Amino acid sequence: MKGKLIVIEGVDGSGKQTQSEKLYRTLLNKGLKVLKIEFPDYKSESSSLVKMYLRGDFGKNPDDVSAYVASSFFAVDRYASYTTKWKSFYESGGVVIADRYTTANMVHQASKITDEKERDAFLEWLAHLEFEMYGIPKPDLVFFLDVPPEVSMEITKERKNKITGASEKDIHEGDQHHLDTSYENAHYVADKYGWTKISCVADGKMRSKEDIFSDIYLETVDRL
Ligand SMILES: Nc1ncnc2c1ncn2[C@@H]1O[C@H](COP(=O)(O)OP(=O)(O)O)[C@@H](O)[C@H]1O
Ligand SMILES: Cc1cn([C@H]2C[C@H](O)[C@@H](COP(=O)(O)OP(=O)(O)O)O2)c(=O)[nH]c1=O
Repeated sequence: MKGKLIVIEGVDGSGKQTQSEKLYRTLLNKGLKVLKIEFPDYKSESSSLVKMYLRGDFGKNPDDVSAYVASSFFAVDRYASYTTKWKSFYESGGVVIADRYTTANMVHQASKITDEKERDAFLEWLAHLEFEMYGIPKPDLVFFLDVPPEVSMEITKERKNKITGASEKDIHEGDQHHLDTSYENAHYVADKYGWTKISCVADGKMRSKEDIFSDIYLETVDRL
């Protein structure tokens, strides 16, 4: 019996970790068989190439590495996580909550491609790579946490680098052009693939964590 896969997606600092943890705790308290996963899987060796990419070993600008090449690093990391950590849980009917997924490649890598036809071709290639070739499951429900870059940047300003623990930013976070185009492209893919958009900002300010979560929870209950 196939399980359910719920993905929380959004640009850097949009509240994915906060909201995926809340959803996990709430469903656990309701007695559901639930597991939380996150990507990149920084604690696993499978994220080695992702770490090299994000710290700039292949080029200091996100555009130095093509959407195709960079996506393949993240896809391998997901394959390793799926196969070794949650395949059997999912296949026995569990509910899996993912903080980022293939959807992050759709947001952050597709944003490197400006021509719409070429971007669509990339998105098709990506779906084939991750869902067919690597055989990881397709999400049942994707939430896009809509936080414009000017607000998310305020949130991430003081944040430590997740890989090194130091204050330098990864090559995505440190690149204003990448942050802007990723946000714009996130709306494009969210509309194209029917993701559920959650407006996290009202009157220029973040809504409260609880307020945002109530939208996510209502939609989840409706769709589970
Ligand atoms: N609705 C909110 N209002 C204010 N601060 C928030 C909100 N949601 C998350 N945060 C804070 O913003 C920071 C980034 O949140 P996080 O959940 O780690 O985002 P992400 O996983 O998308 O990078 C954290 O310090 C978190 O506590
Ligand atoms: C999981 C994943 C992340 N990314 C990008 C998104 C982020 O800019 C960067 C690092 O991810 P992450 O550490 O989740 O960033 P944050 O916590 O700041 O939201 O990698 C991809 O391009 N593809 C992927 O499949």
